[in-house]
Amino acid sequence: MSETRATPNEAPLIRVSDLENRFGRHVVHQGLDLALYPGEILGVVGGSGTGKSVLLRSIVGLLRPSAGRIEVFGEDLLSLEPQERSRLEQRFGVLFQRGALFSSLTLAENVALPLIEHAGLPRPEAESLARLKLALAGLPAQAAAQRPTELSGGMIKRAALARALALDPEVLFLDEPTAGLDPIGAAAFDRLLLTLRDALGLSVFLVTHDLDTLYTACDRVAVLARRRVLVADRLERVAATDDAWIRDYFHGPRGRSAREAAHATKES
Ligand SMILES: Nc1ncnc2c1ncn2[C@@H]1O[C@H](COP(=O)(O)OP(=O)(O)OP(=O)(O)O)[C@@H](O)[C@H]1O
Repeated sequence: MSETRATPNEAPLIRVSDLENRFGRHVVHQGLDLALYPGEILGVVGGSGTGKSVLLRSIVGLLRPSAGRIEVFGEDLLSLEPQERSRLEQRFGVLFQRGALFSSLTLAENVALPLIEHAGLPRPEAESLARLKLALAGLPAQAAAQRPTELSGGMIKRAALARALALDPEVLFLDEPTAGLDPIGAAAFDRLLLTLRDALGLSVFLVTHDLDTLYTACDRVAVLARRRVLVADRLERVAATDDAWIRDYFHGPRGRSAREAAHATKES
């Protein structure tokens, strides 16, 4: 296994071992190992179709892997009864690629839904808690009464994040959260993630193509290639790995400019 632990004294919150995912004859993952440690933001990158979303869906329980083991908070996820699984899965917050808010509901109603359905809160309490979550995600108070169609892409992402945070998750899963945002909106979202990690002690599993996000927000980066995690480590070590995809990705023009921008921000 090429994965290297960045925080060697802590037990991982999630450990994926020898994972296999196949669709018919198409093998997406084979012998895949990966861990997520408490309080870290782990960026998951890889070429298109390498199975980043499939990996996320396997961990959050939306897809049953063909083989392997997924330990979550010390429990073997795949051998649990459905009720036990759902108890564990409620400790996750998930933000999918396309946001998935209900367009007929206001933002407060959207965020209140999981609080009513899963936590059993009465509607008024759920909606006032939802307003707090929307504020936590950086939205102004008036956004609570608006519907998704009235909002910019950046505000919708924040609302979807607020919904993912509704049940006070310990681990947040984000599938390309900055896709479709302009660079300023994307940078603001990255800063928000860092704030949430620090303020709430969240651990974050973040699928991304965004090099700026890797440089500014991620504590470690995992690269998916050839059906497994090729390397998972601090960014500078990952970028130094001798592999053609990694070289092209991190040392091409976009990789260079992301690195320079991150250094300039740190120095200013
Ligand atoms: N339900 C499914 N049935 C069949 N094939 C699937 C299914 N879900 C995913 N796949 C296949 O698994 C492979 C990995 O898909 P996945 O969406 O995880 O890739 P990805 O790395 O997230 O890609 P991208 O960066 O383009 O979003 C793809 O070839 C995809 O077609």
